[in-house]
Amino acid sequence: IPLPRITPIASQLVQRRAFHQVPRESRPPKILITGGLGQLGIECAKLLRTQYGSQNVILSDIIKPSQSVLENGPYIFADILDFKGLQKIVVDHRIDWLIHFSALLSAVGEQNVPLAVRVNIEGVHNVIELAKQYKLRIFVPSTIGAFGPDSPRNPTPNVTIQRPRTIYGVSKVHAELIGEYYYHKFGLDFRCLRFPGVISSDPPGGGTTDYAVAVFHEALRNGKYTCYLRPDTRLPMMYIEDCLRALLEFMRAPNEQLKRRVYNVTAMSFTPEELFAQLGKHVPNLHVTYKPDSRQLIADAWPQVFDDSDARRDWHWQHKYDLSNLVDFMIKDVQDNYINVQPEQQTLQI
Ligand SMILES: NC(=O)C1=CN([C@@H]2O[C@H](COP(=O)(O)OP(=O)(O)OC[C@H]3O[C@@H](n4cnc5c(N)ncnc54)[C@H](O)[C@@H]3O)[C@@H](O)[C@H]2O)C=CC1
Ligand SMILES: CC(=O)[C@H](N)C(=O)O
Repeated sequence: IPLPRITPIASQLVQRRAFHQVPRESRPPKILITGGLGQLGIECAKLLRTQYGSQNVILSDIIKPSQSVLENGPYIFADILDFKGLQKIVVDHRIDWLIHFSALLSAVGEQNVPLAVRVNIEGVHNVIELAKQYKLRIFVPSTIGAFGPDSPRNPTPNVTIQRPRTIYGVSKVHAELIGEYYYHKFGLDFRCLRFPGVISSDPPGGGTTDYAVAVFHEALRNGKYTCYLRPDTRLPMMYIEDCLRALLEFMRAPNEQLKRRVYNVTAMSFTPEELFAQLGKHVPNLHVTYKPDSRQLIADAWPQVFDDSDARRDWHWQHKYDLSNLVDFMIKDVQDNYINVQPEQQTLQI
């Protein structure tokens, strides 16, 4: 007696079609980036396009792109909550890799918990299921925010207690676990890096580590900054170039090299006063005041020093930027991209 056909028809069709396709290994991957107009997405697309060709990397988001984004390569509208819409994009563009950046970050997540649940949890359900159906390699970033007050903070190992107290953290632990589950259950090629605060000249999306970007803009424009964290709040951080290189190297790492699906990565740890002291060498009259707000409570429960030795051992992760060259590069980035440009291009608001 034949077994009941439990595979959904759509998935059978997908598999049949895949039979006639050129093997993925013989062509560059086609990559979809969701939430691509945030702090990480645009720079990520630029890096991946240098590696795989402009037309092979599609940026997507629900917001209107700038002219320079449109000139850089393909951009499409994609709402992470619209499963069928995502399905159509994956099919029409023959996507192989999905880089899932859509999220509400830690501070804005606390301002709108129901929306954070939808975007960060339902959104992950959609992309994970899609990746399973169409056999995509999927990258979902996690964060230092996936740890909480019960976790060891200095250092925070790869595997330890995770009891975050923000909806952002809870949603990221959920993403890690469901991704690992799909890997074990269905063989999904799920990959996840826990990033520290990422520092670039582009506007951050409303997180707890945003001060480390905002201070460069305020210092270089006005020579002063009011910091919402206490001066001694130590957090792990990373320059964007290191962050995106980690992502690319991890995505390219052969499966056999990976001992786990979720890795801590980091580059440095510093406090606001250490960052401002380094920045003060370039902006001698920098005037800083401190006015801690609700983000202090979030930071107080996060790792201070991140242990990424597993990533360094398994796929040879190495950072390039420390505090001193981070500051040098950030000053140049902010000046080139925001200060020394036409007024209509100066859109940063933090
Ligand atoms: N920036 C950082 O310091 C860190 C970021 N990450 C993770 O990296 C990823 C990207 O972070 P960022 O670029 O900084 O975030 P961001 O907040 O700058 O960008 C997120 C993007 O998601 C989009 N989005 C929101 N709702 C959506 C929806 N319904 N459908 C499609 N897109 C939607 C937004 O329009 C926005 O462009 C996030 O998952 C974040 O958790 C992890 C650790 C550190
Ligand atoms: C570290 C992060 O995940 C992000 N920058 C945030 O502060 O929410």
